[in-house]
Amino acid sequence: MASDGYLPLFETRRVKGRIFYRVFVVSVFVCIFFIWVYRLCHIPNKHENGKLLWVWIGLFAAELWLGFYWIFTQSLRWNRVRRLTFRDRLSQRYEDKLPGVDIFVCTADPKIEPPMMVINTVLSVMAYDYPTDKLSVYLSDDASSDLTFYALMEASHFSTHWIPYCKKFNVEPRSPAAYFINRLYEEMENRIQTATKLGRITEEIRMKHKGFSQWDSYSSPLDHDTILQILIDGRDPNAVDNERCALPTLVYLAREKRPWHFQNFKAGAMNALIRVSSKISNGQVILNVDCDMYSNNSQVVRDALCFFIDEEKGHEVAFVQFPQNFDNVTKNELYSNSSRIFNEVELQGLDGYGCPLYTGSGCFHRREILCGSKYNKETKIEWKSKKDSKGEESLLDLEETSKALASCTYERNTQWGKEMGLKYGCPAEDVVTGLSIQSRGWKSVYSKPERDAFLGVSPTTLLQLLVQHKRWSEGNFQIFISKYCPAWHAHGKISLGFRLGYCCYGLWAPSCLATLFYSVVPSLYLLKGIPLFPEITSPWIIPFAYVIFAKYGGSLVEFLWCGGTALGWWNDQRLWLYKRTSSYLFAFIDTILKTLGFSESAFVVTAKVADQDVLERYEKEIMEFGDTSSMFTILSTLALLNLFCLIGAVKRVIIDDGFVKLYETMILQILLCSTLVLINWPLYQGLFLRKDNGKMPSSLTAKTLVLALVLFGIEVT
Ligand SMILES: O=c1ccn([C@@H]2O[C@H](COP(=O)(O)OP(=O)(O)O[C@H]3O[C@H](CO)[C@@H](O)[C@H](O)[C@H]3O)[C@@H](O)[C@H]2O)c(=O)[nH]1
Ligand SMILES: [Mn+2]
Repeated sequence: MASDGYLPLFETRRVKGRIFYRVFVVSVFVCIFFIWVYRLCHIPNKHENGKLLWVWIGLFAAELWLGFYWIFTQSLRWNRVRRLTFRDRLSQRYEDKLPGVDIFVCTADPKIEPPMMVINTVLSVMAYDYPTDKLSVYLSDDASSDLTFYALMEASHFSTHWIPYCKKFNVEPRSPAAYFINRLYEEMENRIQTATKLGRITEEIRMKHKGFSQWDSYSSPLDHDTILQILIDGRDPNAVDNERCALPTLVYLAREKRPWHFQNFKAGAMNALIRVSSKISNGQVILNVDCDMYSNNSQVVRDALCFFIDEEKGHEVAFVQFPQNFDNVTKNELYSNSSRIFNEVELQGLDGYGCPLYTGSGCFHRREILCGSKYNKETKIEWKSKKDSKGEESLLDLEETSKALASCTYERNTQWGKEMGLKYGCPAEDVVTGLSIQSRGWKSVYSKPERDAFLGVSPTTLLQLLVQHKRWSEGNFQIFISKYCPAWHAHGKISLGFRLGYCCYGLWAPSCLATLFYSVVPSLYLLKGIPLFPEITSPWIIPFAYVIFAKYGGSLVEFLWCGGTALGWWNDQRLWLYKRTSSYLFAFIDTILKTLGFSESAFVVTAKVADQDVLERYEKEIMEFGDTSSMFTILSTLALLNLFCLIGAVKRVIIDDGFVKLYETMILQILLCSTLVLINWPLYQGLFLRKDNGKMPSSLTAKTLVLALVLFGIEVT
């Protein structure tokens, strides 16, 4: 409580156990330092073995890199905080002055983002516990699909039953599919599914809504006029639910698309939404959710407002990010796809510096700031509970004037995509936009309520996950080498801890090099019988042993602490390796090509549906391959190379050296190589042992066998 008796709307608490943790960190760092010293003190003689000298230099570089990386990861843990909100105080003081909130839902492809899923998300946010006359929901459809439009039209009718029902019985979650299935819902689902299966809208449905006529002049998803339809007009006194309460405004938007116009993916869609909504409802607060991320907690809008409206600190908060949770993660997180550590630890660490990242879905923004305003201590925010009613236009006029705001040419010679709205040109449009807001002096907040705020669909195949991480690591590396990188940008405005912490994400892509080196070279030298690490009797083994033990022990404890399973942790380690040796490698190469002007980065939308047999394997936690992607070629070749090295080493033990000698001189290489083989077990199964459709295609197996044998042959001879 502040001294003048003022009760804040939120509170910030430090996470406990920091002293113990900091001592631990320092002890590990001392040992990392000794590892570097070991490398420098044992440089091999150039004249005896020139190649070994290069290997030594490579190892030193990799260990320097990994050591620094470790420091970056720790700065994300150094200063963690938790936030607590007081919604009751918010209602007591501000219930009749609450600002308008505009919610943007984005979709891009009705095949991999089915209309049924999209409208469940829409319905869940329409039913937030918030005055409905201040709530407006916008669906941006980058596929401009009349099927999605039809589903939204059905949803607008269904909402007249659903919203009062939710409020009366205090339903949670408010996605009808996730909550329960009732007759009305089933009927609506049947109608939508029938249309979706048919793949087009029948004449009978077409007659039901004039909005469909906008598809008359339509030629393809990439070439059409703006399609905009206000399905529920919040200003209309007749727009009420079946209990005669006002309904939230509901708008469908497919921005104009032309083959000659680059559409800027989700950032482009968001900016069109910002403009269109400013005309229609102009809520001071904007929430964006992806079409799969339904609201799982109806109080979240109020939580976010506690941060924005707080009289003491609210004026500096630009955005409030909620965690992205998923309702399709299996018990042991086969693809490490729950973002557990990011949500439970790292974002809290960033929050400690006042700078959690903007990570897209589940983030509330103040409109003004998203549109480019600079921070100024003096300015007080004026929260407006009503839109300034500048002359009430008729619905038709309003639709027409709003349409113009979503045209391709609107942004020409403007600051949109640069100083205004979401930034263009980066596959991580969210992160770069957030960083630029922070560099203008604003703060952000990470809010993680007890009950998960949003639940979405995370990738259900290995390839999808690797492609998603390629996009993220590429985006973050582009940011790292741009002027938005916090490591060198905005001096004086952001803290050192955040600068270091951000490097963790910014340097994902180039960290492929150190990992590749470490997962190949020591194994090959094991095969050759040349030690690269201290012997077991040497005191230099101690720092290595301590770092390995502390790093992996520490991360296991952290993972279990955050509610994961031991097997989940093991899977997480595997994915750590796979991402670094495939996604990050490709992201690294593509970023360099892009910088040199050879390629453009794209946005590959993650599929939210999968075939039945793929899903069955996913639920049984069997890894899905079934594709000839070059990402898999690299992973398999690395796995086979390590297997050959281990077999070679075993042969050497049996035929000549004997176990004791090898064990004494090369314990760490044995450990590293056998761990790599162990962790790659699902790959060997996929390559040689499995028969189902999810195994590696035989052509890929053959190709990687040849590749691995050639590489192996070159080294042996
Ligand atoms: O041209 C496009 C491409 C995508 N999207 C939408 O963008 C959202 C995110 O796409 P998805 O394939 O689900 O990507 P994810 O990797 O799951 O998304 C994370 O990462 C993105 C940035 O890489 C952020 O934009 C997201 O908010 C964040 O949840 C989805 O709703 C899409 O419909 C569009 O609207 N237009
Ligand atoms: Mn997604």
